[in-house]
Amino acid sequence: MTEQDTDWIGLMIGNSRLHWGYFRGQTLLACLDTPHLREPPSNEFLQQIFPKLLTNKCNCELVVASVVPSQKELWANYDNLRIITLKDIPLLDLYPTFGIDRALAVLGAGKKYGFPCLVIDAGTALTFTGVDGDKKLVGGAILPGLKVQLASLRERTAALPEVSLSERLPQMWAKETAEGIRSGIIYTILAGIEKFSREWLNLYPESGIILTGGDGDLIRDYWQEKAIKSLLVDETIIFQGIAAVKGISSGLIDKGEPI
Ligand SMILES: Nc1ncnc2c1ncn2[C@@H]1O[C@H](COP(=O)(O)OP(=O)(O)O)[C@@H](O)[C@H]1O
Ligand SMILES: CC(C)(COP(=O)(O)O)[C@@H](O)C(=O)NCCC(=O)O
Ligand SMILES: [K+]
Repeated sequence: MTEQDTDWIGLMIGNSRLHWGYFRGQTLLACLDTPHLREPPSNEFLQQIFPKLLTNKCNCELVVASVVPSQKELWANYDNLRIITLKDIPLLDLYPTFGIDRALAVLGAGKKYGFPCLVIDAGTALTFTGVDGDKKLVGGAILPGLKVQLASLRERTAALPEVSLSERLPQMWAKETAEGIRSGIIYTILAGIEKFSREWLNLYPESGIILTGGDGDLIRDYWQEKAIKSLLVDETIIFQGIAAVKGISSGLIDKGEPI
């Protein structure tokens, strides 16, 4: 069996969830999200994640990237493990504490849509990550994600309740507490996305802007309701990034070659 048709699993450990991708060679066959683990996984665990694809008990390679050290450590005894670190990422000017999820997402987005590239990841945190046409990190920004913003108001105030988000845009000028919270959080996030996108396009007019992360679809729907130019949502860019790193290490992709 060649590298091109070997099955393997990519795992991105985020702060809220585990993001799984099942690959054959460089092709992503399936992806899904699960909660964090509470204990080290059993031998059958991976089969339970991909029961249709992983039919026999095989120790297929697990390629892991993580921004949560305690969750990564639970995999220490898996015998066919590869950990991706910033050293594996073929992008320039990364700083030492840069999040590996941001690096992989922008690598994957650039591989799929071209560089320069701006990624907006609406996950636990909401991040902006921009890379130029020479694959140099231009920089980015980090703010609390939708759920974290909602939770922090409830946790740090006496009177504000737990609020869930509706599928439709809230009233901007709310006359009710829950709607006021929804309005404040959603409209400032949309304004932030608009501002960062505009600034980015001033620098790189031809760049793609890719939205990803657990709240990506929701934000795209709000965005469309405001009738602003469409935002491209892609939940698979993180896996395109993992596949690029794996392809380089197995010689399928040359590190100097355009990815
Ligand atoms: N089933 C779910 N479980 C947890 N979060 C979810 C779920 N579906 C959507 N979300 C949203 O996803 C966001 C987290 O995004 P995600 O990309 O999973 O985070 P991370 O990559 O940081 O683990 C939360 O703000 C939450 O609103
Ligand atoms: C910013 C993040 C917390 C985002 O994590 P996520 O919301 O995707 O779970 C993560 O990328 C991280 O820990 N970054 C390190 C700091 C940095 O990127 O500058
Ligand atoms: K993420």
